[in-house]
Amino acid sequence: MSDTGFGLGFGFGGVLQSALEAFGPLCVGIDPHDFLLDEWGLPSSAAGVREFGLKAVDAAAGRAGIVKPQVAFFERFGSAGYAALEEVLAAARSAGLITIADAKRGDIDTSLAGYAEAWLTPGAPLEADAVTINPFQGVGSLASAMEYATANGKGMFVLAATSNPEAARLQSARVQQANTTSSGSDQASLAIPTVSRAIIDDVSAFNAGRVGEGPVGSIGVVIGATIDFAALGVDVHTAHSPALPVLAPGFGHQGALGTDVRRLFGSLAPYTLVSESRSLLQAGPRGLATAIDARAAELRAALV
Ligand SMILES: O=c1ccn([C@@H]2O[C@H](COP(=O)(O)O)[C@@H](O)[C@H]2O)c(=O)[nH]1
Repeated sequence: MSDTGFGLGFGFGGVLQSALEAFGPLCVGIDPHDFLLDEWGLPSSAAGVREFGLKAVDAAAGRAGIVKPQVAFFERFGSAGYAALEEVLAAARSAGLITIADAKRGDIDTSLAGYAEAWLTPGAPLEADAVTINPFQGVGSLASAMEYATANGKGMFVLAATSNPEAARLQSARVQQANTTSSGSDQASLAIPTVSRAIIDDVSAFNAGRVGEGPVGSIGVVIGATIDFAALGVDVHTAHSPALPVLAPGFGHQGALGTDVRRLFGSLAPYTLVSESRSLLQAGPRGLATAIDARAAELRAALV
């Protein structure tokens, strides 16, 4: 179970709900790009990403509820980078922050189980509260990992409609099966969902099928704030039960405005995490806490 201090009821969904109530939707990305390490006066090395991550955690603690370390920037330094990431995750969790490891793992179910064990086992070296997951091998391949996550009070965010423009061609494609059945040969009444929509529906169905799930699901989706919602078939009018957590990158550096979160995400907005990395981190080690305070307040105001 999570030791974030946000309460243990209803697993990760419950923890997330408490954090959102306490701090609002800001999720502080910890992305030690080389240009940022340079601006922060740190070396491009495992020691540099470690110090960067720990300073980011210090700045976020008590100001935001959630941090999202980008695993790629630690992984490039091999085992020393992973050791740095372990320290950053542990420091964040001890500071009461919810940790989302942005690792984008995906594989056949038996191998994915290994990733779930690595990131979502209480007491594991890389323990996080949630991990990002790539469903390219089918949402069905995620079933055991989703069960593992929820059994451990953990969460997952499944890529559904990503913020990068190159993704739309694939993610707006239509899947073969219809979400609704037609009577007789009336093909026109078939509602063929997009890939994005099908992933969102499958994740939502998993949450709905879990006995004892609270008002907020423990498995969420990634929906970029920069996407064309209509082209990708992402419905922001219908509410999900339980509520569907959304991790939303694309704010800040990628162009979307946090103040637009309600307009963009509609019914999903109350459980949408506004993820920003570069736009906050460029404030530097001395300015980061102030930047987080300001953005967190701005987002809370936007959701009133
Ligand atoms: O669709 C996606 C999924 C993940 N990301 C990640 O979020 C951050 C965004 O960083 P910014 O500096 O705020 O642009 C980064 O770690 C990405 O890998 C995403 O951008 N889009």
